[in-house]
Amino acid sequence: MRRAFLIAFVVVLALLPALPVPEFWITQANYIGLYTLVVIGLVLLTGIAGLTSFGQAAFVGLGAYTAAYLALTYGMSPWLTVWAGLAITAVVALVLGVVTLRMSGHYLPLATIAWGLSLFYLLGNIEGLGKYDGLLGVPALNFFGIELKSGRSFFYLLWVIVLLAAIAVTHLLDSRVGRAMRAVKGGSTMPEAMGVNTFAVKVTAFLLAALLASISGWLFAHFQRTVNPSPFGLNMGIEYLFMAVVGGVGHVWGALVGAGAVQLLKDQLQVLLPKLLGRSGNYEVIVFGVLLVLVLQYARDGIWAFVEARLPRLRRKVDWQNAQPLPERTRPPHGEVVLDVQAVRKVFGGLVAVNDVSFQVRAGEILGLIGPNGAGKSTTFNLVTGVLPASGGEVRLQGTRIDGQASREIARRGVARTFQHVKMIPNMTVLENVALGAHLRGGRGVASAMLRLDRDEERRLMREAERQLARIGMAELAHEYAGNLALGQQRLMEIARALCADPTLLLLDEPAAGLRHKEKQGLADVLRQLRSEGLSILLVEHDMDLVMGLVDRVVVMEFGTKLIEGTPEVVQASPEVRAAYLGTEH
Ligand SMILES: Nc1ncnc2c1ncn2[C@@H]1O[C@H](COP(=O)(O)OP(=O)(O)OP(=O)(O)O)[C@@H](O)[C@H]1O
Repeated sequence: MRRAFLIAFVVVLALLPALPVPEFWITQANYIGLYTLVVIGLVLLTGIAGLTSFGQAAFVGLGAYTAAYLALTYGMSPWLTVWAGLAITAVVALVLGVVTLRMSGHYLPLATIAWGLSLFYLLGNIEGLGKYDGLLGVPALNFFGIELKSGRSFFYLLWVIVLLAAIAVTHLLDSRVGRAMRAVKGGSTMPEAMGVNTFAVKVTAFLLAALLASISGWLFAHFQRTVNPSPFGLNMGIEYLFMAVVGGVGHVWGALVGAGAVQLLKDQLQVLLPKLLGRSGNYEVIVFGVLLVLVLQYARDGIWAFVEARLPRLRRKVDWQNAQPLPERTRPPHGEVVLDVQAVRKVFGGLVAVNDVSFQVRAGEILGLIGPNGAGKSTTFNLVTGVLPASGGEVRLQGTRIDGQASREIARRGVARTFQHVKMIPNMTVLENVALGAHLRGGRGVASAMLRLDRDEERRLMREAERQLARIGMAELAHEYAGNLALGQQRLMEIARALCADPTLLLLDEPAAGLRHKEKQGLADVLRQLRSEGLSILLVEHDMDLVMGLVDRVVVMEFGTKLIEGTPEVVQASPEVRAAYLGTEH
């Protein structure tokens, strides 16, 4: 049905200029195409990677002005100026991205407004670019001898580019890099723990969005045959974002719907409102403002989400049964020290959350880390995994110091983890969430994903994800959306995701919380099995029955310090532990 929709849409598009449709509608369709290209970039940037930009119009301007200036001044062919525009946009986007993408919260959108405005005024004040009058007389595109002078002839080139961009971005989203991009939206801790360089992923999304805008600008210059700063100002930047939100900022096809809906509405309002109000002016902007608030309040996922909910669900085709298994790490010999934590310390202001704690985890061993709430267990976890920098002490993994290293570097060395509060991508399937864990076991990038040259590797990643899901007894939930799972199942999914990294050391933060009795038993069996395969596990858990029946040794923490370390029997018999921990818990 989805395919039928797409084919029908392409057929209608292909026939439109040949039909006796008035020129006005062809022009409208062309504007919709030009806007869609920019909004597809915004879907990637804002909907997928969670980075809001009001400044996309500036990149359209860069593409348009480069094309116009080079054609008018040097008589350069448009087929060369498009590359020049892309190169200039790439340099500007990289500089802006590196400077602004480290900002979080509201600072990033504010920064995009700032450079959106700056570029607008810059374009409007450069003598050589015709100041606010712009550049006139841009030549029409010439495609293998055919002059694309009319709206109808321009239409085909434009829409082929739009469809190719939509397909390429759809492919990208269904890939290793695409999953990393989706993961970045929920904060950097989880993707970094999977080995994702979140900053590089954000810069990539930013760059791709800017390049799409630049192509739109190049087309725009040759369509309008004139450029001036006004279509590239902040107003238009906001309008692009509005189109993305109305269409459905998380969906590639939402870009098309949003651009179409807003352009058609704008056109109607521009006729209707001056008639109603009896005076001329850009009143549609006010209506857009009100609509934006309403959409954000009542239909945050936009029109496409509404359509999507009524379409049959797209189920991933299982094509990986015969894929080659991924290579595995060589495991350290049984009993070798894998993790060596020496006098590690963490101070938050005046609070010593972890006070010179030392312990070791050996290959093929499960070490339990227990203690009352606030004892410092999660902080210790975050020190080992590089989420927090230690205030003192040393952490070594197989002899190499890892304290002070980035989380993803520690992940690369073979440390995988789960989180006390589940961190996942709710609108992605369980299988795809789990495959994110194998990020470092693949290497295909943006270009191969867009061109679908990554399918071999993708099948191997999916096969591994399915294998790890089966291992924890969740194979039948592979195609369910992760957000639909019960909390206990989400925790198990996190374990499968961590296992997908083929770790040497697995850190589990309260994996049994929210699990039913039978699920806990299943979990214990899986952990025993992993131990027998030579994996080392550090387990923070409040369920004493589970801990005592499973682990080889226990470290008990209280008020940030290590109270005692020993076998479950020794720990259970300790009066100190009873007083400090078990006494308060039971
Ligand atoms: N980012 C932070 N800033 C300030 N204080 C913090 C921070 N993170 C943890 N703490 C404090 O450090 C202490 C240890 O917290 P931690 O979360 O490590 O304990 P825990 O043993 O994991 O507890 P729980 O079992 O409740 O998860 C607590 O007093 C907590 O309030």
